[in-house]
Amino acid sequence: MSTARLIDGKGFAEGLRGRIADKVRAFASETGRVPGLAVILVGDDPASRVYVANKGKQTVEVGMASFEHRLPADTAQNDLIALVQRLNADPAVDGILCQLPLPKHLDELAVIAAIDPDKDVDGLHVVSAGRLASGLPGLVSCTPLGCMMLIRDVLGDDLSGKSAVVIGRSILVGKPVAQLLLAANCTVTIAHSRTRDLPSVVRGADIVVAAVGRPEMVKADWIKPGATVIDVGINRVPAPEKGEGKTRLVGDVAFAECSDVAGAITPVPGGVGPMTIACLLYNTLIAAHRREGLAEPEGL
Ligand SMILES: Nc1nc(=O)c2c([nH]1)NC[C@@H]1CN(c3ccc(C(=O)N[C@@H](CCC(=O)O)C(=O)O)cc3)C=[N+]21
Repeated sequence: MSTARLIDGKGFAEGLRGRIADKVRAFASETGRVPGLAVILVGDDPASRVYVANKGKQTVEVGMASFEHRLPADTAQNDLIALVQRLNADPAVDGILCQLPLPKHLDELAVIAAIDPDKDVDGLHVVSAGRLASGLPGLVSCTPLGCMMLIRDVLGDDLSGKSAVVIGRSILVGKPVAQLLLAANCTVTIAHSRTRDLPSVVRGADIVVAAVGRPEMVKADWIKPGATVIDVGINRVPAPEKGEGKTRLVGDVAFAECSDVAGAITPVPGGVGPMTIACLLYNTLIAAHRREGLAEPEGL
């Protein structure tokens, strides 16, 4: 029987967007402008198109300005960098996001490196990573930020002394979420594909963050009873029970069985995913306040 609290990321993200909308109104009356988010999409991958359209819609819903730049799949590196530089210089733009992955002929690292770190709302620039590791104010990637908000919603603000295991060491999620847990005074273990006896490592954790991209890898007997389980994985797998050629989304955690052991757990979909876009808006709001020299909004 499922005993875990279901962590409603979708609902939390909706609430967060409502609070952001209030802060956007206050920002507008203070500065006479609204925060602006520029999103660059190169090529026409259908999944990326849907995702970028969704971001644009939510940006406008919270009262921010959305600037979408769609470039053809054969865009030259120079032209893409030139666009980033124009957005860096544009005073109406507080945040810049270049949708990844880029077409193969483009150099992702060079494009990210061209973004002004103070507008790096994806938190992917090496300066953003360095600021996070050094404990300096900066912008933190959206998915890790969303994970922390959900963890604090379950466990409260004081995570001091908790044991946290992060499975995965990517630049996008694993490393930054580990940094944030460390900054919150957790004892952090970063596990990965070479970790020996992963189940027993995970069994020690009060907080588990799974970000490996392997469908339903984390099993019930890995989970310490009562642990908080955050599933970052979004894996599309075949779902023959829904019909020929159909698919469904699953996380990196075997959700049904782990729900019998965990204290709280995020579903997929409806968990961390919706938090990612809400945190993109959160970062844009923060970046706008810093750029205007205003105190950062509190109570979000
Ligand atoms: N520069 C850049 N920054 C990103 O943050 C970035 C990116 N590129 N490229 C693609 C990935 C993917 N990503 C997702 C965000 C939200 C959901 C999300 O909201 N998912 C829903 C379900 C979506 C569905 O049903 O397909 C959920 O989990 O409930 C998914 C995926 C951000 N990404």
